[in-house]
Amino acid sequence: MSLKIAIAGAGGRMGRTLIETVMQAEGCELAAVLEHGGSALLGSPASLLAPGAPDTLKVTDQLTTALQGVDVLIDFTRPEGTLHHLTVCRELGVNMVVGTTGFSDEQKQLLAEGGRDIGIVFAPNMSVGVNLTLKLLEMAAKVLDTGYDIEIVEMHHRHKVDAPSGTALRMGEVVAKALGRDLKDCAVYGREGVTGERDPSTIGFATLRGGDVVGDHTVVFAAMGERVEITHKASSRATFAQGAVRAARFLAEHPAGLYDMQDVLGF
Ligand SMILES: NC(=O)C1=CN([C@@H]2O[C@H](COP(=O)(O)OP(=O)(O)OC[C@H]3O[C@@H](n4cnc5c(N)ncnc54)[C@H](OP(=O)(O)O)[C@@H]3O)[C@@H](O)[C@H]2O)C=CC1
Ligand SMILES: O=C(O)C1=N[C@H](C(=O)O)C[C@H](O)C1
Repeated sequence: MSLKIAIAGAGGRMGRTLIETVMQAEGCELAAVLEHGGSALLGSPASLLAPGAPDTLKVTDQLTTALQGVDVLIDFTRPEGTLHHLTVCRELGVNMVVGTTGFSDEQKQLLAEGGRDIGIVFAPNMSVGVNLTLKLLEMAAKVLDTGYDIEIVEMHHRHKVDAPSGTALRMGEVVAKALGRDLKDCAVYGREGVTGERDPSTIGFATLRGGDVVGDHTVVFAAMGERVEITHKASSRATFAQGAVRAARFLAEHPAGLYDMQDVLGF
């Protein structure tokens, strides 16, 4: 039996890439393509969003109808959209893969509660490379624990609406935890004016936006006399979409709960 997958935010950059990826994925079936109620794409055929997708499948905002019989909803939208989808998925018992970023702590708590009823994979970055990088960062932070200033630099395309990226924040959380710190207490988001000398206990973030950059992240560990830089560069959104489909397959074999990509990849 094929895994029936619905895509939310189907007309977006990730939505279109996900449609292509699901169409090519063995044992997967594109079951629904969703957009919000104000979208100009409502009623359009899926083939308009990605070559090879069926003409018969139309973009819809009718969640309850479209999600009947669906196994998993893959959601790369906006926090408010994801939380609306979560409510319906909990009612219908449809699992979710959530790649959306920019959630507040309260919104993240709602996702965690959703894991009581359905399986949810929630990760700010679904590429294998970034998830490996998170492991490398944990190791680096434990070794470079004294005398190294930590700065996180990320660059994304001009259309990105949240900053710093969800991935940069997760990198900061991983490094802070490895050092026995809480990111909430030590993060510095940008600097301007007479800032004074750098506080060694801080983790700094710098955000660049421009052009069509898919997603670049560098964590710098800078000491007197040397500097270690750990970088990941995504050059195609397919890497995120393939991770999302892997997460969808994972959920089909696991009970309800909140998972992340580290669980999916077995790290
Ligand atoms: N976890 C990961 O691996 C990755 C995560 N992301 C994250 O995924 C999200 C989407 O990125 P991207 O595809 O580039 O963004 P886009 O803006 O291209 O796509 C978002 C889609 O969601 C739709 N949308 C907007 N608001 C709502 C809503 N309230 N309800 C339902 N749908 C809505 C948009 O419609 P409209 O255009 O009409 O507003 C659009 O079709 C971002 O948060 C991004 O950071 C991105 C890449 C990888
Ligand atoms: O908006 C994007 O494009 C991306 N967002 C994610 C993030 O905020 O970390 C992941 C990826 O870097 C692309």
